[in-house]
Amino acid sequence: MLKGFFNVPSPENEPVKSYAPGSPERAALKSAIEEARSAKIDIPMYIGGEEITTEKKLPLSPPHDHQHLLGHFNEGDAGHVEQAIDAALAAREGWTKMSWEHRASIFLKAAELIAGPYRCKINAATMLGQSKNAYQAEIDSACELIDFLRFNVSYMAEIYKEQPQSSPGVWNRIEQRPLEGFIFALTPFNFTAIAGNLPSAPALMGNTVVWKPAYTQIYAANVIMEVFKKAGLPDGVINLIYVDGPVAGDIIFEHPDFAGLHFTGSTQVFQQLWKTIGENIHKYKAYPRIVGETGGKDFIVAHESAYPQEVATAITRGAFEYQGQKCSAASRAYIPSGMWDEVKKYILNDVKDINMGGVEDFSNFFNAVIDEKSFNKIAQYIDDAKESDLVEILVGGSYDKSEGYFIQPTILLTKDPQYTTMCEEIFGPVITIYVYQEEHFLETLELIDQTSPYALTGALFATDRQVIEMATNKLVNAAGNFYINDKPTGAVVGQQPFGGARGSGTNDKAGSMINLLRWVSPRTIKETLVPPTDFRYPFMEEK
Ligand SMILES: NC(=O)c1ccc[n+]([C@@H]2O[C@H](COP(=O)([O-])OP(=O)(O)OC[C@H]3O[C@@H](n4cnc5c(N)ncnc54)[C@H](O)[C@@H]3O)[C@@H](O)[C@H]2O)c1
Ligand SMILES: N[C@@H](CCC=O)C(=O)O
Repeated sequence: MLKGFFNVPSPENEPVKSYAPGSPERAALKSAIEEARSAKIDIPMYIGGEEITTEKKLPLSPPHDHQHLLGHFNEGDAGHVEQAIDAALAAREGWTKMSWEHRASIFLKAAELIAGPYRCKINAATMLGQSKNAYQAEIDSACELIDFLRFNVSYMAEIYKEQPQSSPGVWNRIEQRPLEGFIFALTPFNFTAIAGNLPSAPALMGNTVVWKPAYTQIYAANVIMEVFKKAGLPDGVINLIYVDGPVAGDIIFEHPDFAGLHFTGSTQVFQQLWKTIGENIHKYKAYPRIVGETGGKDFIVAHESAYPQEVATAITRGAFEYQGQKCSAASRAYIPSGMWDEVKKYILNDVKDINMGGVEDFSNFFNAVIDEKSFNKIAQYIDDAKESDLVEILVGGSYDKSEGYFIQPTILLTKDPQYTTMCEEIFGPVITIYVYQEEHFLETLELIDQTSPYALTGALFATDRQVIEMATNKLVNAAGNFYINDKPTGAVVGQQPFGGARGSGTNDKAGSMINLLRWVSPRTIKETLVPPTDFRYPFMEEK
């Protein structure tokens, strides 16, 4: 039991290591990659205290080298979903009773383990399993995950500190209860940090969790679980299962103790899940919390007062880092006619210097897309563009899946601002550019606002302050994360709380107090110190 008002360590963003030639971290990472490539691991599910293996062993391979076997994971079935729910419910009582500082300590320790002894292992797993280069893995699986863990502990303490006023003779208190039931964390392939945050944020607030990652992220998810266990997370608090999404959903969304969904993934899947939850609403003990961060059609708009080279660099980085597979990736750009020739010169120059290949070769900026399904979908958008009179392929446009799922960084130029690739999320290295007449800047802002159902990220490039003010106001609902003279990707925990609105999600800002508040149900306690003993009001006269 708590015997003091404890202050938690003040969080700071984890410094990004450079992995520059000759650095010790580069040598350590290279040897972790080598070790992981040859280990051939057999990855179990984790339910309660058990490591579960099954007859169904599915292969894991690097997307950039799909013939190489990293190992297998053990796929589960409906029975494992039931077991994971039972384990989460069984662990609930012990976990909710544990004092918050001990919960905090476990996740602070997890952060330290990732910052130190597990850094290379989790980065190597992310690089190989999700085809991220060393820098992209470092900012994700090391730094962002560490930041989520440390900052969330500090936000939790702030939430607990927030207490109501008390009038004389009364003591009012607010107690932040975990939700009554279990949480379902459903995580995407593209960020190891998100995979770690979605189960750990509700767990930190005292909940127990069933966690199902994307199959294409299991290789690094296994390292996250290893870290949580090593940090002392009690059995059953987070249960990690590898089950087909709909199989898990069919059981979880029917369960009376289902208390919340923490989802990141595509808009289409989220809407389907919300609908199912809505249809089952009468079956639950309480209204489940639904938190979902989903797709984007993120924009860059340049005003004629912007610097062309800054715009070009934002396009190259924003569209092509991690092969455009960030929900925040720039995938449509609006460039004023007077600036286009110069911007074009710079981006063509940039793209020709982008090396593509495996993550093991540190000269590659660009690696493979996640899997064959994604490869085929992106290739189809490119093929359609090749057939269309409305689009010109400015650069890229070729692809090859013989060794890995490689798609060249591709820039499309369209004369139709409503062309498909200006509106739909592609989730790959394809950006479409529309050149507008520079006197039509205002109309272009309206176009940007109305072109897609999403509102995740967007970037404005301008130097004219009045224009910056006007455009920031005009685009108020077009993006949950709005950047001025910066690319629309790379939000940092504690600095740019992340999430979008409209079709892009519930905007509960991952890695913020707003998000953590969704995983508690406050109870107000009023204690009267000396209760009244007479029901009559003081103004009443005796009869
Ligand atoms: N807004 C954000 O913060 C953010 C961050 C990262 C990714 N994303 C989005 O995620 C998407 C890419 O990730 P993805 O391809 O892994 O997403 P996805 O929607 O295909 O999958 C997300 C998770 O849902 C599961 N799933 C899929 N169908 C399901 C079903 N019918 N029932 C239950 N579970 C199901 C998947 O197995 C996975 O674990 C993109 O749309 C991207 O924009 C958004
Ligand atoms: N938070 C990340 C995006 C996460 C989605 O994929 C960024 O800001 O680039």
